[in-house]
Amino acid sequence: MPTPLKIPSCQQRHAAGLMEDETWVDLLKEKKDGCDLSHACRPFNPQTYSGASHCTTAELNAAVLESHFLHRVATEVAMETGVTVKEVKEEARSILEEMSQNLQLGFVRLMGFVLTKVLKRIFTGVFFNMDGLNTLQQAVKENPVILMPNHRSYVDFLVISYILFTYDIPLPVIAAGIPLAGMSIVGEILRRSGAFFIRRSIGSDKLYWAVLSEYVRSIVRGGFAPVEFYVEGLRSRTLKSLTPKLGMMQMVLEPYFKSEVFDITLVPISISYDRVLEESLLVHELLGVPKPKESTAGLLKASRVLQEDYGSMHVNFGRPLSVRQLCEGRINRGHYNLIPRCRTHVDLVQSPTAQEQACVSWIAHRVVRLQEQGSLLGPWPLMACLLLRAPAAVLTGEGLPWRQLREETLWLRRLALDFGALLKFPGQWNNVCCLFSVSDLHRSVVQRKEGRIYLVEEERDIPRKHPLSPEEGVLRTAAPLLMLAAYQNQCLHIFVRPAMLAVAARIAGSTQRDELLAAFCFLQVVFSNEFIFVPGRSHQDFEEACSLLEKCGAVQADRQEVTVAPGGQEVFSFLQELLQPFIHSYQVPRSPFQVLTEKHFLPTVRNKATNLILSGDLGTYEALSSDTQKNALSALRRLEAATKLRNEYKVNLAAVRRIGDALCEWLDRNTFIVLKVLFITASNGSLKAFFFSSLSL
Ligand SMILES: CCCCCCCCCCCCCCCC(=O)SCCNC(=O)CCNC(=O)[C@H](O)C(C)(C)COP(=O)(O)OP(=O)(O)OC[C@H]1O[C@@H](n2cnc3c(N)ncnc32)[C@H](O)[C@@H]1OP(=O)(O)O
Ligand SMILES: O=C(CO)COP(=O)(O)O
Repeated sequence: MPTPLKIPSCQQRHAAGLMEDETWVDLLKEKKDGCDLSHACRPFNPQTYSGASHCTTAELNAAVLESHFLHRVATEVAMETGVTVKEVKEEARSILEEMSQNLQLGFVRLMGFVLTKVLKRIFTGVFFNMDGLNTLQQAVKENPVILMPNHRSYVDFLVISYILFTYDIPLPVIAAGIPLAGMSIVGEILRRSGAFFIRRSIGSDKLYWAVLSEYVRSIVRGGFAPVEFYVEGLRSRTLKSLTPKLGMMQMVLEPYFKSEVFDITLVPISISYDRVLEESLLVHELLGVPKPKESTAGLLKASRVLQEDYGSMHVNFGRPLSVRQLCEGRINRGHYNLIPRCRTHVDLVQSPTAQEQACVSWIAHRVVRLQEQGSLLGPWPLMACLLLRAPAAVLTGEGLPWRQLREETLWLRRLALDFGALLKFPGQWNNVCCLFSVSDLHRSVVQRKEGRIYLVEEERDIPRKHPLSPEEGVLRTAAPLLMLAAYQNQCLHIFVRPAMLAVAARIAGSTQRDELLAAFCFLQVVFSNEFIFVPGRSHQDFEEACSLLEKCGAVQADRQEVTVAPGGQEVFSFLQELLQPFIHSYQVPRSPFQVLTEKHFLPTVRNKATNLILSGDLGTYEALSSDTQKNALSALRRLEAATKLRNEYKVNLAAVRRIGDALCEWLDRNTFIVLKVLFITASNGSLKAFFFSSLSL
């Protein structure tokens, strides 16, 4: 058996829903010298859900197509579109063919064989928590189980199935984006390894929603296999958790809402990487380079990633959550219970109630938050935080002294521990060799020379015919900086609540609790796409921030006031600086946009941000990131200051005034804060463009 590895502090384990005596097992340890083929051919005898009846792929598909629900929807669609029900049902059949999984053990073994070789090559260790896995093993016998991992890499779903296969746990069927199905041969292998394929933007396609939701509900109801889906909807390019998508979440919970199952178990899974395989590609996407189309040829070309070292990865199976318990007091299932319990009625087409929608959103956010809390952090995310505090010019020019970085990392480690981070630092980590090995692992981002650490600039050694334009120069610096920012983001969830309190203190210019709370809540609204806040928990988040800051001695708090403690300013400044790039990025160019169409939004803002960086008016490269720009736009729409009309964004003047008035209260009280609301009148006099607010600290 692989040797278990103990991880630190039980207090942190509780925060992440980890169990007592958590042990980490290295999946690769035995396989390093073992036979890959014998692992792939191992006997596989999982114990399945006790209530499940065996069902083949064909039987499952037939049940979906013959369901009363689909018949009702097909009839409605036929009436709405003027075609026959038979034709609509034919379309439903082809949707299902495109979608459905066809899990076969032979293909899983084939994948297992290849995967063992790949994992051994690129990772020094693939760790998982054995206790979490044992609990999962038990849970799959008792209720339908939904696996909900965070999503940072294509490796995520491969490793989860690999672990379950290795430990005799039923293999999941996995919601996958449809482009993967289009990869020749590979798409079919994935389908036969458990992937079912869903279109990316379903929009208002009623028939598609009906087929997909009936398909997913049938699997959950029948408990044929655990369902795995990525609630964030895609790999996070910023390595920060993404706002959950609610479509699949709604579908997997519905059988419980409709009392078709007694309970459903949700298992949050946190996957953390020392180094992410796709780090460079994902950052370039943030900078506007189109994502390469998923193709088998592309996959083969990308095989050069196998030459690199990616350190280790950790898969943390979180504590299973009972949907029944989560929904207690939130969902009234009474109105379904009033309907006679025969198939015909249970299947009636009913939109989710407002109560259900709120509950779905709450559960989805809660799971993502638990994923964050279960993530393991090594020294590198903390080092990235500290490196990013230095201006880009310092990092590319004179560099930072090693000694300083080491001391500051020690300081930040203590703070992160106080804030409940799950840290995994190598034994002798502050030994200089250990720090060197961390930076060597990230040589695509930093390099060290003569006691200093520098940012790597892209394509430094590539001979060029023409000198770089200033704009190209900005992008060249931006790529490694955004990578560094992404690694910093891995630990941001630890600091974000205290950091928001530190910023709120600055905005409110007061030590009164109620004023701080108001400013804190305002910041939560503005940044609710950047960071995960569970709906309805603002007050608890605020209290949590106060108590964490109290714990590390940065503030003194009583019922009325929260004041910075003597000696707390260092922590406060660090936390304020942590949020500064986000605050600066939510800043708009002053020159007027003539038209703000959806298509032009990202390139226009990116160009403007590039110019601001060049002129020295903007110090943060994160403003170039398309994710940040989209989040800022969402914030404006949420604040009802910008609305989308077809493919154009329009300003709501009344909302702008309202927000402006509200912001002015703070403005008057604190001269350090400048809140600008810029809205631009197009030449025809109608308000056409856009506004942004910026907080300059
Ligand atoms: C031994 C080794 C083994 C190895 C073995 C390897 C195994 C290898 C397997 C490979 C496996 C790959 C795995 C890849 C992993 C991914 O590919 S991750 C990407 C795919 N997965 C996901 O995206 C899951 C999460 N996404 C969702 O849940 C999304 O909601 C959906 C379902 C995809 C839909 O997305 P969307 O169209 O963007 O919709 P969304 O924004 O959620 O909602 C749009 C609107 O529809 C409305 N709506 C929601 N639900 C409904 C409904 N039921 N009816 C009507 N309208 C609805 C919404 O209210 C919303 O309305 P508005 O608010 O816009 O007015
Ligand atoms: O999530 C996916 C498969 O893992 C595909 O989506 P992205 O490539 O956009 O991350």
